[in-house]
Amino acid sequence: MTVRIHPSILSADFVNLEREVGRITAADAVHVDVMDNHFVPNLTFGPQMVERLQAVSSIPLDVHLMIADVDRWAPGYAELGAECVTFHAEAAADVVATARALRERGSLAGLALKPGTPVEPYLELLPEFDQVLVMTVEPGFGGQSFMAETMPKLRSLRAALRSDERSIRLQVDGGITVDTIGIAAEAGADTFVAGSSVYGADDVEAAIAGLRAAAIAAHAH
Ligand SMILES: O=C(CO)[C@H](O)[C@H](O)COP(=O)(O)O
Ligand SMILES: [Fe+2]
Repeated sequence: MTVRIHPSILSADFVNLEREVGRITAADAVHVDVMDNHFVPNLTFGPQMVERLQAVSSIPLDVHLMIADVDRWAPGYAELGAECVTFHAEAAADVVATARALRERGSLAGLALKPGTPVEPYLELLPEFDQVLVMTVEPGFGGQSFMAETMPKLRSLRAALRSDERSIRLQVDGGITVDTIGIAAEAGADTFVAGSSVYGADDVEAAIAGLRAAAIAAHAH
């Protein structure tokens, strides 16, 4: 299983985002948290910022939409050139139609689940998605503690993937550190978002390397 590390710029310096994205060249993608102060009680930025990040980033964009009425707004983020656009099941009226709209516009389609949202209704829809994001904190803020009680959802997802679906990324987001990443990796995650544990480190590239090594060790276990 290939390990992917996606640092979250939610924990970066918001007035120097071009420079901050340039610091994570060892990462596989940059995780971009879009919040609307409605679906979550916090506000970040919208499509204009994502368009500029796409223009200045040398690594792909992994956009995490924490916004309401996402059926309407998600396709526009795919048109900006993001590699993957992930939207919340709780915010979507029709998850399949929205996933198809993303793929039609050339991006990967991701489905996110809050900690309290069960995975079972979505297991039969996996072929519609390229990534499933199991939130390991309540969405809205960086720097929260990892919720290990979400791990059974990862195990269910990993067990449900058929051989032709193994390329679907199983992503975790929230509280990922060198101490918790192995728990998520052992449960089946292969794509790891890390905000404060990367941007809070003195040596950002060393933090990415440390996370990657810990996840690879857990997969080998
Ligand atoms: O989606 C998010 C919050 O809703 C962020 O991606 C996540 O919280 C990253 O921050 P940290 O690694 O510090 O928990
Ligand atoms: Fe996120």
